Amino acid sequence: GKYQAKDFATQTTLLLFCGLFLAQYVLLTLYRVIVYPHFVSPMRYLPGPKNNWPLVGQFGHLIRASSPNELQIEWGNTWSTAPFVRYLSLANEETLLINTPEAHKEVFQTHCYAFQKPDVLFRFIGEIIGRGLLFAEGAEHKRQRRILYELFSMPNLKKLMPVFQEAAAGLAEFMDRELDAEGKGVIDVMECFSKMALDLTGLTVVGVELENLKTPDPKIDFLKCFKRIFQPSALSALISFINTQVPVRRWIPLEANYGYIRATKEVRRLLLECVRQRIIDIDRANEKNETFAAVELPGSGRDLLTIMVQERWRVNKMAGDVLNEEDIVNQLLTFLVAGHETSAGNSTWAVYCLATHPKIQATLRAEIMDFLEQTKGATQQWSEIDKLPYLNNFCREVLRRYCPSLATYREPITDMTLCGTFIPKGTPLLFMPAVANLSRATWGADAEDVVPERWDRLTGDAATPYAFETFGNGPRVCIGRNFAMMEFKTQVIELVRRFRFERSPQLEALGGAPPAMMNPAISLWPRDGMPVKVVRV
Ligand code: HEM
Repeated sequence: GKYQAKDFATQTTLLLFCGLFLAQYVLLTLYRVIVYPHFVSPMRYLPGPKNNWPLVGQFGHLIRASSPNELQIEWGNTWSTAPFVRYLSLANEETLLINTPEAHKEVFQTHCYAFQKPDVLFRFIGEIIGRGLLFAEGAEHKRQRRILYELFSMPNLKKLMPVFQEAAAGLAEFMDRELDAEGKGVIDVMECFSKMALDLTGLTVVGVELENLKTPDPKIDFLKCFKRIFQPSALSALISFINTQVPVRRWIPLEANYGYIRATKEVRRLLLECVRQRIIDIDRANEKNETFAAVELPGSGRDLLTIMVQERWRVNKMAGDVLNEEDIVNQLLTFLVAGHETSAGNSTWAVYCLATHPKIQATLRAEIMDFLEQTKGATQQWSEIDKLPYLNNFCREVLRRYCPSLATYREPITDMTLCGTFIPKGTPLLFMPAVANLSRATWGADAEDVVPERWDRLTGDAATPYAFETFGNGPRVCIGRNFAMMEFKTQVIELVRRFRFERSPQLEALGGAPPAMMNPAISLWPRDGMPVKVVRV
């Protein structure tokens, strides 16, 4: 009887404890989700949309919008003088949209290192690509940036020019094969460019065709694994999303999840093998003082990996700071991921702009044909291509109007006041390049039109670096921007030289309105592909 009474007391205490714990959790959650954002938060008076859904704020509107940045662009224009626009997200989390050029300057330039990327982002792709440049923070970021600065210098990038040109020719060839006997056809250029992008990026980043990165097991190859990760099944995508909110990846016993984990391991392992072999080859060449051609490097040594390993060797000899093999794999994965989606997006939107703006296409073709006539027989140098004024205007205008990268986040590591706005530590700040790029206050009433000539007469805010945010700004500005511009311009030259682009019946039916966009999405993609009429010239 004595023991029973004791048991009963223990059980009651336990139940009471659990009950109180639960009650406290519920109360705290209610406070955080309902009371704090509406009645307590110092940010509650900031301008922003108020038509919230219960508990999920703007989330419902955002995923039902016709494009993944439509509402944010609208908010930016509605509250055009507000440095930050406040909105409520899932669980009513207060989020600030970085809005004016001045706010972009404060966050990305002046106070760059007072911000970090939220864990949510890391759990989304950082788990796969590791803490390379994209996910390094603070002193580690400065260190990596210092080491990689040289890699993306103009002299190094110029070594890649022949590869960009071969890749652009390959792309045009691929498109050409889709045309009928008369050299015409309606082609989904989005599909065409997406198919090629990873292969082409692989050539410039690793120097090998990624489809050749295979294992002894014929079922496993790099491309299959990479696609499994970046073009996931619906279930796999759902798990990735849940994992950003609650880190459950390791605990989900589903094949979709195991397959994903296996694929990420394989991708890293194959790249690591590739890095080790390249180090052996280059060390051998360097010790014997041989050229790379003599040791037969894949891609004749014209790729970022070779340059990075060469740099590592050189720095190593000087007993300086070096990237180890694991670091190099992280960087390669970062470059592959950052490079291939954006690159396919760029050419898709460029062709769309050309097909829907015949005058722009004619002006651009005239400039390009004239240039090719002048340089006939010789290889075209980057220094000359980069000087073509209309090509430069056109490419920047496409990147402004249809910026392929959609969004990323920052969180302040301490409480701070920016542009007169108090921002508590840990508040998520949303960075959407399109909000700056398409701001009517900055670019004028025709901000959403494609007008390459506007780049010849920039005034006011449009003349500041913070008007064009496609590549970000400040110490974390895209390190691949010159690489991307080289690749983009080379592709535009090749495509315009070989084809004329016209509206397909599907584009005709839109009557000039931009196509519906994929939403939700990680990059800016048309929802129903991009069918364009292509004619060989
Ligand atoms: C048009 C194509 C591209 C666009 C629009 C683009 C856009 C961006 C943006 C907006 C950022 C800043 C992100 C932030 O501040 O959080 C960024 C960073 C970065 N990009 Fe790109 N990118 C492009 C191509 C590339 C390419 C081709 C590479 C590599 C070969 C690359 C590598 C990187 C890396 C490593 C970072 C991180 C830099 C850092 O945090 O220090 N990007 N990119």
